[in-house]
Amino acid sequence: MTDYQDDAADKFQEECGVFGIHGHSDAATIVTLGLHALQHRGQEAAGIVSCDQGTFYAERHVGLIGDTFTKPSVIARLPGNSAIGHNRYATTGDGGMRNVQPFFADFAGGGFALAHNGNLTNASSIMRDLQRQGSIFSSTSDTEVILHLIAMSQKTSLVERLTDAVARIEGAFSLVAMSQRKMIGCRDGLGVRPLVLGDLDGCYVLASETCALDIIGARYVRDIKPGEMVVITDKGIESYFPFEPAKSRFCVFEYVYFARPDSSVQGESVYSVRKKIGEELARETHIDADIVVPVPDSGTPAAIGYAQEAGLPFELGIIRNHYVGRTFIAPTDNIRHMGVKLKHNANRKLLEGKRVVLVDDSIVRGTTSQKIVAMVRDAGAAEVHMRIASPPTISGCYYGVDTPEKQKLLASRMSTDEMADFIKVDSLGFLTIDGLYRAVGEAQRNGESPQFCDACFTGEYPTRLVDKEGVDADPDTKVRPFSVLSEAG
Ligand SMILES: O=P(O)(O)OC[C@H]1O[C@H](OP(=O)(O)OP(=O)(O)O)[C@H](O)[C@@H]1O
Ligand SMILES: NC(=O)CC[C@H](N)C(=O)O
Ligand code: SF4
Ligand SMILES: [Mg+2]
Repeated sequence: MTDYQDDAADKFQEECGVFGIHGHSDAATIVTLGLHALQHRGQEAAGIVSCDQGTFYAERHVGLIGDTFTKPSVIARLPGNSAIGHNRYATTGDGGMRNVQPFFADFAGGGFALAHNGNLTNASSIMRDLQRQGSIFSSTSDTEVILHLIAMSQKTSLVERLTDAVARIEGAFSLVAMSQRKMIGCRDGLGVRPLVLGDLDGCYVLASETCALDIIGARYVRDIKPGEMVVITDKGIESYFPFEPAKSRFCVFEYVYFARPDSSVQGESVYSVRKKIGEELARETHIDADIVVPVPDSGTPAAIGYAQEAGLPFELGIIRNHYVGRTFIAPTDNIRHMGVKLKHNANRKLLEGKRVVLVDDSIVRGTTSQKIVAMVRDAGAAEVHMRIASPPTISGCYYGVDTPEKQKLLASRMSTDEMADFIKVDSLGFLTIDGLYRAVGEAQRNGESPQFCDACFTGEYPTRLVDKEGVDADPDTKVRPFSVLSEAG
């Protein structure tokens, strides 16, 4: 891990993106484009598996999709009319090559490729059980347990075997899978992670977000429903519901931060939800000020909503350098300690003498806010008021988002006033949980049966956390899957 990544590892990191197309002559190229549109969901590694007349071809590489898959020679090694792909941000297992997806297995009934967005909460427990029965795992990823469970199923058809497998796993999973003749999409019963169905020239497409349909000009058909499995063949699409009916608990943080603003989730434009979040925030945390300034890019839509509701000018008081990626390697310690200045810079002339409302989507460790506030003050702002477009983040995520340990979350160990002192602002305000629910179209949070997963704000997890708690498992399973083999990234 580089120094810069070390710094980034303390934040909420993206998750993963999945994409697939069935029956198109340019399948691998289309998957490359889809994964490019989903690059914000994972930058550690990318992979594509294609299928050509029963033979599978795989390319998996560490890095961005554009680092490898834009080369014609790579696409030429991925022939066939169907292909699936994955952008990874690891949440279980290390970042080494053995964990890069899609995974592939040769079952008795034929080849099978699998791409997973989400994180299983009982994978270590299942892995340990299977190892005791003789299974040999070739990765440390939670996703691999799904392949073993399919292999061990006593059922005959692939769909039934996959149904057996997903019945055993808990947590969050949006899956895109492919066999010789089928492409399969499946969401966990709570629908924690997104998955949408599209159509390109009569070919079905599965993707994490609608922005990946837009890039190839595909038509949005619908969201895959929580607990739904769709099976796509040359004959069309069939839908199954293999789980017990459960109420949807979609990740509310997808609206706050993860999803791209030009995507729609469950029919709602992410951009318009973020603007509504900003409007709620302005109503809940009003302060007299001269300008509203977003912390780009993630704070921008909420800042627009805030400014419009507050009747204040929206100004770009902080400029972002788009060429600083997560793989930026700071050459010396001195440079590294400049931290966020690599990415953001104050627009001095604009900020001088102004009472500034800064809007960001979240505070995780508080390092970004500390540095941004110091920068804005240094540029001559008269007052700095920080407004956060989500409630305080108090708990970690076990559903596919890499979060720092609870003790490192600023809001889990400080009150709002203490946090204001820590980041050195004149005032600090967070959106309330009900304000967030109003922005996503609900009257308020239903405390008995919450409409979304909001565990990072409330600590109320919608599933058991078997691996974490060691529930009905031995103490060994409390730890993440590990290996005695240390593998470089
Ligand atoms: O409190 P902290 O630990 O500093 O983390 C919070 C910040 O991290 C994220 O931004 P990030 O810079 O990671 O990425 P972005 O460019 O997608 O907003 C988030 O949008 C906040 O701005
Ligand atoms: N963030 C994700 O969705 C990651 C998928 C899977 N759990 C992995 O670690 O590779
Ligand atoms: S814990 Fe937070 S980030 Fe994780 S799925 Fe729930 S709402 Fe989303
Ligand atoms: Mg940010």
